[in-house]
Amino acid sequence: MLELTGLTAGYHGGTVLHGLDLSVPAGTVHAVVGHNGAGKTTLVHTVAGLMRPGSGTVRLDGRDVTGQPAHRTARAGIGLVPQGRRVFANLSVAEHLRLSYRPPRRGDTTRPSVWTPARVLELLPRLGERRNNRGTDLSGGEQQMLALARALLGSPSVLLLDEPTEGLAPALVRQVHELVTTLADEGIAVLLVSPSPAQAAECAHTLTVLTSGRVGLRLDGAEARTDPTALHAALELAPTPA
Ligand SMILES: Nc1ncnc2c1ncn2[C@@H]1O[C@H](COP(=O)(O)OP(=O)(O)OP(=O)(O)O)[C@@H](O)[C@H]1O
Repeated sequence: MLELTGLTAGYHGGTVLHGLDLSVPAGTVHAVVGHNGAGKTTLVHTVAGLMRPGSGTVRLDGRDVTGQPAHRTARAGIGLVPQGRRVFANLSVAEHLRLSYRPPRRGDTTRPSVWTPARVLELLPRLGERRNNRGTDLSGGEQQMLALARALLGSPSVLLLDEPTEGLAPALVRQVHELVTTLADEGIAVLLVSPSPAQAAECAHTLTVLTSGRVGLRLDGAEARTDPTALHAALELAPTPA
């Protein structure tokens, strides 16, 4: 369970997140949508420990991890799939997997499941076929799978996915959402940042519309799927033609 309370963050004295409350129970997907500049990446970076919050708390299964640096939050069980994937150009898929593998400490029973490179390749067989290819030789979809694989190899309790479907073809977008659902079914708490409310609603249990760093709207995923009117209104989108 990821719990954010009163989270405030920003840059150079300016505030981007204004006292955000948000929770992601284990085994669920909480999607955060919002326009460019709403603060979605700032939120992810603050939770992952890449930025320090001005105030508020970040709790992982009840443990306070607020303001801890990224290597500590990763060790505590927060996995990050960053926007833009950030795979290493000159490392092969196999090298990425080997270097990213961080089994939980002995006796740590908090993780929903333990991910080894072999298990990750069962979930993402395409990476096995490309195991000797370098980062730059991979397609966008393959790079996205590799970024996800790297995060899974820390056996996370929480996964932060920052626009994982950016630039992917519709069939791959569906595949990413199916993977997200599979991972939540495993017991992982997934925070999914998406620029597309329709895509996010496909797999989210809960949706938050972030509006200038505040909760503009929060609604149930099933509600958003059956009647997206409120979601569209919060994002000031034109209704989709019937
Ligand atoms: N490194 C930075 N230094 C200063 N301001 C920043 C920095 N990164 C982001 N900002 C500003 O913070 C605000 C929120 O940006 P953020 O990247 O969190 O938004 P976002 O919702 O993720 O948008 P996008 O969909 O474009 O990625 C924007 O006004 C942005 O210009």
